Amino acid sequence: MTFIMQLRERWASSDSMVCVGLDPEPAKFPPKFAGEPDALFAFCRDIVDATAEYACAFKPQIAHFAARGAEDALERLIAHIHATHPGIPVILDAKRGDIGSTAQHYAAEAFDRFRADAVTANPYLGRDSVQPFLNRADRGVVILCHTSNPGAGDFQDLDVGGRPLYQHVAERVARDWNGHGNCALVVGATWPEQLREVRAIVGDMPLLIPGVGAQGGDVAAVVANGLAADGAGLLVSSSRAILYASSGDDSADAAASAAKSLRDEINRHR
Ligand SMILES: O=c1ccn([C@@H]2O[C@H](COP(=O)(O)O)[C@@H](O)[C@H]2O)c(=O)[nH]1
Repeated sequence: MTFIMQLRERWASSDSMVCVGLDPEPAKFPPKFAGEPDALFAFCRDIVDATAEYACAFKPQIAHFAARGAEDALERLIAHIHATHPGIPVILDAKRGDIGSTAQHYAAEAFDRFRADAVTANPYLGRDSVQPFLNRADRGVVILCHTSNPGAGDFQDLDVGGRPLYQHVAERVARDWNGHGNCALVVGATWPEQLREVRAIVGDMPLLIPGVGAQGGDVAAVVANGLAADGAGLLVSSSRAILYASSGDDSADAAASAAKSLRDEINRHR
């Protein structure tokens, strides 16, 4: 089954468009993980198991593991998700982008080493830099379009031939790069107007929406501007607001409550 098919099934079976972000920061872990040598894996595993019911996808962010030399924990975490929660797709947030000969190794890293169902990619180097990911028809390629950060517009809003650059990205991905039907786009919740423009360009293409929760994006505006015509189409991603909903040893329960609240809030506006 392809990433997009898996995602569509999961949207329906979970009645959720919440993507649980996995950004482990040991300084924020609850006391019970102090001195635990495998804390990164154990913390994330507990969050995954507690929130799976409310998740349409999980999104581990690679830097949070790699910075600590914990790629093996990331590998085991993704294996745990596949084994324990089959049917929930894993999006590796790595924002890869390089010349083709290097990009093919990034594709192998994401899909063969880590066994992610999809990976985030940066379109700045052009199509050949993304091609090794696009070639994997069963896996998803989630391409940065309009990111959530305050400086997103520095380049992404630049006028290029009468339209902002991010709209060219949306158009190019939807019309030219999506031959295998395995593309999705990243649009920040913090930019609702741009989200509306992107949705109008790309039809029902899935959109990964970071920026609710800790970054302050408005859930109602996300749903109003980003929902696809089929009533789905969104992966509303939240990391810190779910992971660190409590700093105590009840953090997994608190994460489940936060994920459930986000799911319910999204669904209220659908
Ligand atoms: O435009 C983007 C693209 C990716 N991200 C990533 O999403 C999460 C957001 O974390 P929160 O704690 O929910 O703010 C993080 O992993 C980013 O690297 C993004 O924020 N914006």
